[in-house]
Amino acid sequence: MTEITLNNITFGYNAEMVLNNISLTVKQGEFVVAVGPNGAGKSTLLKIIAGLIEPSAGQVLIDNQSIRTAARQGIIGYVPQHYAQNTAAFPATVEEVVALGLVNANGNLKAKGTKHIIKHMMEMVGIEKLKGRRIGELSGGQQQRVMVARALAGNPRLLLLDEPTSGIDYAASARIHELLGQLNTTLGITIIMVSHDIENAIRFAAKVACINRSLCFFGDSQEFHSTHASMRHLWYYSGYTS
Ligand SMILES: Nc1ncnc2c1ncn2[C@@H]1O[C@H](COP(=O)(O)OP(=O)(O)OP(=O)(O)O)[C@@H](O)[C@H]1O
Repeated sequence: MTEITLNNITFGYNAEMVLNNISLTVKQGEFVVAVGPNGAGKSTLLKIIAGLIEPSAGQVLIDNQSIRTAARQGIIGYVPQHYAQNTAAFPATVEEVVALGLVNANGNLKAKGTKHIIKHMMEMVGIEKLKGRRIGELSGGQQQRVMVARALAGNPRLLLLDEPTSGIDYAASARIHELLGQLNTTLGITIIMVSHDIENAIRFAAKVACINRSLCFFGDSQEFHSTHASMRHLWYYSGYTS
């Protein structure tokens, strides 16, 4: 069971207030997509859920435990924004990058049977044929699959992804979203993903958290799609922020 509760999360970088009093609960096995305009605070919120940033006020609870305890237990897999692109020049093979996901917070290998786990994760995301290739030689979509496999290798119960499809084409984005949908249903992993590709995301994510410094909407993705179309239109086609 992995339930994430945000209680009145507030945060600012120096004087700039970025997140204002955000409260929500993500239940075990839910797939939530966080949407909103540029600079709305989505990445910041994801970093707070991952335990990388301390909120100025409020708390994150994972299964009623503090985020620090959850992070120590290694139950969180986090794929940061632009991570694949940033590591592309790293002279490592796909297999080696996935293996990094088995290194725990203390810098030790997390589990026995590592070769088997790495193979299994590569198969799961469909990159086994690429295992000997340098990460920098792959397409953006292939690199993102490697990053998902790396996060999965740590056997997370909660997967956090920050724009995993940024910079890749619509068809590749659709395939990554589909993969995440499959992982969510087959493994029961709770997923929170920031995405600008709402159309693809809501095909697989049952819930939407719409953030614009505060929480504008949290609920069923189809409801968001039908009732908030005009709001989405404003954001994405005129650069509107409130
Ligand atoms: N490390 C930082 N130091 C200072 N300000 C920051 C930092 N990171 C982000 N910000 C600011 O906080 C605000 C929210 O940024 P954040 O990256 O969380 O938004 P976002 O919703 O993820 O945006 P995008 O969709 O463009 O990625 C922005 O105004 C940004 O400039």
